[in-house]
Amino acid sequence: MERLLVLARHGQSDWNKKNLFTGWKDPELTELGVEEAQLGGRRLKARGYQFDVAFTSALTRAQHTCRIMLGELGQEGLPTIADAAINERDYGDLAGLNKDDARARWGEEQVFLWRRSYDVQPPGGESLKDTVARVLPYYIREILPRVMRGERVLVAAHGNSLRALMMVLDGMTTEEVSKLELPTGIPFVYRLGEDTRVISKETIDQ
Ligand SMILES: O=C(O)[C@@H](CO)OP(=O)(O)O
Repeated sequence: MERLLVLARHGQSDWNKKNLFTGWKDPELTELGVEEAQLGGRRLKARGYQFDVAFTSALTRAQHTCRIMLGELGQEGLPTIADAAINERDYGDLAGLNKDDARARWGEEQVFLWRRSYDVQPPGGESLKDTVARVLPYYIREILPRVMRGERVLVAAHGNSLRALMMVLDGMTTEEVSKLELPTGIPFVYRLGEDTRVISKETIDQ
């Protein structure tokens, strides 16, 4: 039996383009972001992928990406579950600030720790560790059982909520995950074994 899980970060958002910390704020996709989502969907379609259910976050950019990808796959009406459990990491007080301005104000190293360390929380926000603690139980409770039943699952979510999930799926160390950068709109195809572990991972970038 096939156990298929496809993870995709949303296409470029307006605040990605403007270089602003976004977190739980809710900007739309840019024109480029729409095109990235279309391309991701088309590439999945070209490889013959189809899905039984989709998961997305409570945020517009991920939901829109999900809809666009399903449209390209000819699966517009697919049952889609939207849940804040897979929202972006909450950036707290940094949300809305420019990332270069933040580096000028607090220094390169501090901003790196807020953005890419495992357990340093941005002021008033979530560390990646906190994000793992939010995303992983949802994955285990809602997503994994469907994959294990043979449902083909698409997840359209966010840079850090997916880094949190991939850290666990790929068995990365905190050091390794600090270097993981997820491209926008690119699907990652996972196949799981009977024991729920990852058998293979493929990046669909062409
Ligand atoms: O601003 C954000 O919410 C995220 C993703 O765009 O940024 P970062 O690259 O710092 O994790």
